[in-house]
Amino acid sequence: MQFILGQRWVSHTESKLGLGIISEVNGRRITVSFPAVGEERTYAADNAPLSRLIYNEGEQITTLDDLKYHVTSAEEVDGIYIYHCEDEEGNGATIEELDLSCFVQLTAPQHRLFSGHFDKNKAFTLRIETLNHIHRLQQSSVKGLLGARTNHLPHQVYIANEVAQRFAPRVLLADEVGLGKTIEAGMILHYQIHTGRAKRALIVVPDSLIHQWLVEMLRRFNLAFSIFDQSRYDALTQSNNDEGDEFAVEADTQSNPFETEQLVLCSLDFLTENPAAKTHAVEASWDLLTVDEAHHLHWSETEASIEYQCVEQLASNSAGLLLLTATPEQVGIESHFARLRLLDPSRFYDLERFKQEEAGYQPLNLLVQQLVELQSSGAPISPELLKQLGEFTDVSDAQDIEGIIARLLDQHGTGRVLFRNTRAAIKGFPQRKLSSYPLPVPALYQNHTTGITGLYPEVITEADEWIQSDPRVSWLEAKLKQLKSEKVLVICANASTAVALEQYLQLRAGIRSAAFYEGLSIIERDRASAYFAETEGGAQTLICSEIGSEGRNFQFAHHLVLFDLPLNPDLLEQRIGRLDRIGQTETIQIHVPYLEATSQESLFRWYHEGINLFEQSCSVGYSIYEQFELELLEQLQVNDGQINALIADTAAHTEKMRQLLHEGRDQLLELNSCKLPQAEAIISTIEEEEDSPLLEEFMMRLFNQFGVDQEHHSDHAHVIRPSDHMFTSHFPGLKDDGNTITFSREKALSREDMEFLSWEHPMVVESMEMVQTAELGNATVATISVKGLQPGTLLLETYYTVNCIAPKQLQVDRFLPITPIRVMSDVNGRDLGQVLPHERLNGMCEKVKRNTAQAIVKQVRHDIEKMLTHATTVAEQALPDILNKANEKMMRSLKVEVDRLEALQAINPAIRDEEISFFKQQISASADAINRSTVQLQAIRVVVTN
Ligand SMILES: Nc1ncnc2c1ncn2[C@@H]1O[C@H](COP(=O)(O)OP(=O)(O)OP(=O)(O)O)[C@@H](O)[C@H]1O
Repeated sequence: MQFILGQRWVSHTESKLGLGIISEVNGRRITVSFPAVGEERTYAADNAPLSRLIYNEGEQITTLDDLKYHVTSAEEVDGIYIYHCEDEEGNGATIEELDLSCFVQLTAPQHRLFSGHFDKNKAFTLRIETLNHIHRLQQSSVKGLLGARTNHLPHQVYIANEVAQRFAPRVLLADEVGLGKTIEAGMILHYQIHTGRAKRALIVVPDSLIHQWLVEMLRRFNLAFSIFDQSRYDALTQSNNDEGDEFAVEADTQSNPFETEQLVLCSLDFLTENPAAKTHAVEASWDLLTVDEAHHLHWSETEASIEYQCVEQLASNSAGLLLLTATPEQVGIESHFARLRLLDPSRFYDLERFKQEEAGYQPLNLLVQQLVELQSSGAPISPELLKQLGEFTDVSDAQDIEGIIARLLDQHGTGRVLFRNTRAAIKGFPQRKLSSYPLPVPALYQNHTTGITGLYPEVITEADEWIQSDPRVSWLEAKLKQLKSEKVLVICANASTAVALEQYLQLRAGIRSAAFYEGLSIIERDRASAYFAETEGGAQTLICSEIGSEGRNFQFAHHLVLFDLPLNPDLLEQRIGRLDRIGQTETIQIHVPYLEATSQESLFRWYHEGINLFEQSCSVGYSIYEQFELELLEQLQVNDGQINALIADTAAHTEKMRQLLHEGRDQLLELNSCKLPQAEAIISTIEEEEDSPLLEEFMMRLFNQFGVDQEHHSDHAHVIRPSDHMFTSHFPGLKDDGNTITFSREKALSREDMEFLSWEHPMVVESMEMVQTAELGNATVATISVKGLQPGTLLLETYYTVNCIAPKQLQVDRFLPITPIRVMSDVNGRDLGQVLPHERLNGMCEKVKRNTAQAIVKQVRHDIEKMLTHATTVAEQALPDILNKANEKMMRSLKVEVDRLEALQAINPAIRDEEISFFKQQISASADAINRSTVQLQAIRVVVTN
């Protein structure tokens, strides 16, 4: 293929892009702009899924100004076509291909039919089957939720379904540690990208989690993110500079490395340490920004951390935002409020007001509970309750209890933006068992037994010395030897402690170990944790500094040693969460060695007896800590054994807080974070779709049709390979050396090497698009024998789809699916749709030799043209009804957003009018696009009786 600027090409894989223009040819890469949808694509020149659009004599073309002409002749000048044309009045015109409309009809079955390019009947039926599947899937209630290589867990599926359907969702995913926030974010990303709601996504995570995120997104959701780090950024900026020396400076400022990829993964440190990269990342603007471990974003009324400021800038230039943290209040209510403000500045605009609201959740919860009960009993709301509710929200429709609950949660709780599931609500998690080991203080530490120093005395001591005399070291060595066949995760607060410990265990005690700390590069850290994960010959223990306490998956281990304790309950929860997470199969053994009669013992007792934090997770650990911080620090400092009173106070306060939370905020959150019956209904629909044999059968037919070789592997699993009789040079996702695929999620969960093919796997999606967009099966001829019909009777079966070309961000297909319209008639325009349904006709059709078929078509061309005109009229008659329904659906969906913002604006003047008018514009732009839709002929089958 030779690409020249200004040529017009059509995408095989993305039919909705319209007619593209080659806008850049750069060595082995070409860029095509698609003005109809305002998008651009860059392809490798030798493998671009594109077809050149060239018109022949007699064909109709449409110009940019929507003028129509017939081509009288065409010539190619320097690789660009020039069409000599006439309009209906016979006026001549010369039109360059650059002036062609971007909204052209791209497939022309009738052209192929009349020029003798037929397909076999099988290809025709495959085409119709494909159209029907696309239509069915566009309307599926579980669209976007299929195809994740995960177990179906109700709390995750519920959140994904709830959040992903929103336009540009902005939420805080705050499930307790290890309940699968990464998976929830992946499900939301998959949904948004699959449905076209998002195209550009940026994920920002701590350095140590880059690899884990990369793997989870690819392995579970087929989302291939590109890692951006300093070296990649430098290479991209450098290559910009190298492109044409004289423009070097200009190129550097003009082209943005973050715009070279759609799905980008990078670390927060990389952005905060490199202002130029941060500016580029912000300017690149994203449809969906995801920030993991968002508790690092500190903010107070007087000071915002550099991390907060960075995410604030990114968030203000991103349509959607997912913030993830298991410990939303880790650094206090101010930061929690500030993160909510990032999500919805109009809803969270005043800290004081937010604090008051938090305090008032109890009465609100009582009201919501009453409504929930009424909802299940079916009883109406009493006038008295209605009056109370009226003080909180609009209750004009007292029948709509669900609507009232939703409004209460939206307008008064953090419900709409904050999702938090707890172990208590989910159940099925293993137990945590604590073992503590009081040890004598060595002489070396005699002067370091109190305060913070007493917690980490080794830090101020030479490694050689403390390793020798700290009894925790010999205890650890003995414990590891005792647990010889078990994996043991060890966490300590400081990197220097981790390094010294690991060296000792490895070199002196002969224990297979690895260290994981901030001084290692990302690759070294990944290598260390992979070594720990290996079942045979891997490390028995991984010694982590505090960075290992975040985000990582170590649930294959069942023993956790807390070599010291952090001075923050949320950090302690994070540490335990490495093992206490989905996938943990056994009771978690938590081992805590401490030095007797030192601040270590006091802190251990305070956590254990005051908050019971080792054996039970506690969502308000940090606020309890804040409450007792000064007293606790004092006790640690004096360390005179008088901590009992503080422990008793803490325990009483913890109990009260747990109770309050249970009655107030947590219940509201839980109510909002997982509605079990809905989640179960969604899961059962997903599983019905997965259990159906339709996909496997369909894909097998598709592989056959395209010449992809298949070999049975095992139940619902196959090996597919390119063959030397391939129908196209490019079959989506097919590797040169083949792929092992399975249609069973169960199998895919246990077999990493297999690709899990679902209706939403890129191979399936793109090959269906390829069928829809390309010509395959769009024209065929067949014969049938029907009693009562004269031999030689001509019948025509046509399929039309509704063609709506609109910018992708409007996502019009959620309201207006392609809607195949079948018209089956004879020469007299008699409707035979009922008498000869498609499936029945398929069974009756017999092959016709190509020569015979060409002769038939030539002979009856005039009749076919007449029948086609009639069929188009019939299809067009069906259109207004379809468009009306689409408009109604669109109005219903977008109007809810307008109403919600208007209701919020009534109590919150910070909501800007522009926010409301944004949705109003969406309504009018969508209506315009819907009303401009036309019917598009997709396939013709000429049938002759014999
Ligand atoms: N639905 C699922 N099916 C299979 N595995 C899952 C599922 N959900 C989560 N997991 C696994 O459970 C572990 C915890 O999930 P994830 O990392 O998403 O939790 P998290 O809430 O982000 O944790 P943290 O709070 O530590 O950041 C991971 O190993 C993940 O792969």
